Amino acid sequence: MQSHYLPLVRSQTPLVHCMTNLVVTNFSANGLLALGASPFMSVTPEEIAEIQNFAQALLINIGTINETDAKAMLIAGKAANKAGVPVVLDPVGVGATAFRQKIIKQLLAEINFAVIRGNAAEIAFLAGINWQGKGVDAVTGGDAADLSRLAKTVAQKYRCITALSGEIDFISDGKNVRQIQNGTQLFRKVTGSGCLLGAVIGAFLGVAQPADYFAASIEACAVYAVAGELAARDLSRETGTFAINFINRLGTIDALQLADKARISEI
Ligand SMILES: Nc1ncnc2c1ncn2[C@@H]1O[C@H](COP(=O)(O)OP(=O)(O)OP(=O)(O)O)[C@@H](O)[C@H]1O
Ligand SMILES: Cc1ncsc1CCO
Ligand SMILES: [Mg+2]
Repeated sequence: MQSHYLPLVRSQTPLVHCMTNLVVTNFSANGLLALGASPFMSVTPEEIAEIQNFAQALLINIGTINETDAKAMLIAGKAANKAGVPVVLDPVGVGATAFRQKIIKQLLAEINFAVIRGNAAEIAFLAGINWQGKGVDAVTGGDAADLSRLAKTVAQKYRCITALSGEIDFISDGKNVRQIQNGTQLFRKVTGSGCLLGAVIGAFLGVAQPADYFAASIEACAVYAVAGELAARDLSRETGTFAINFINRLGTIDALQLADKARISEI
């Protein structure tokens, strides 16, 4: 594929305001910095509305959610909508507990999300389908047609782009679906692989026009999965090395590598 948004991320350094979970905050900030974006990690109620005046994107991730953070996320999301800042939702483990379900329902009712990114279990839950999920990790299963339909259903239901990640990523705008057949199994052994992807999608939206959010999301997922594939070369079970290699690859991946490696098709 052609890189269109990756060079813009590197030249414009979009500020991505991440309201994310305690597990992945540092990894996400380092991943954004490596890519060329600018992270701002804050859940502080006193400042989260103000940040929308200068942020290029907002990420809302419910991985370690509590009542206080949920209130702050509602305020930030509404302020972002008002300011025209694109908002990405990562509904981490939404099917796992009643509390998460309550929070997600409120967030989806009061905020317009540009992109919802989740694994198959999370997107299936939002589609209203009972899928195998356990805690915050997806359990694999389902054929490509099923997963593609899930992504499309959620995109239609919430009038947004959906990015369903896994062995194959499915990105939908509610009409079209693209599948990306890149990545590595090692991603599953690094916590926050999905969470950082949500932040990276935010960086790509931050340099795109709203009409191009589908294209920007596809490129974000492709850059991410190809960087992972390159990072995994010559590794089998060295998951710590992979995490470091991956951060390095986010910084060095270029247009040629993307054109050479990305396997993107319509489904
Ligand atoms: N089996 C696999 N083979 C290739 N790539 C994979 C595989 N599983 C996940 N990925 C890639 O890993 C990245 C993260 O997606 P994943 O679905 O693992 O997120 P997640 O389950 O939300 O992770 P987390 O909750 O730990 O942050 C995506 O780029 C995806 O393409
Ligand atoms: C492991 C874990 N637990 C809550 S959030 C999180 C990070 C991956 O989503
Ligand atoms: Mg996740």
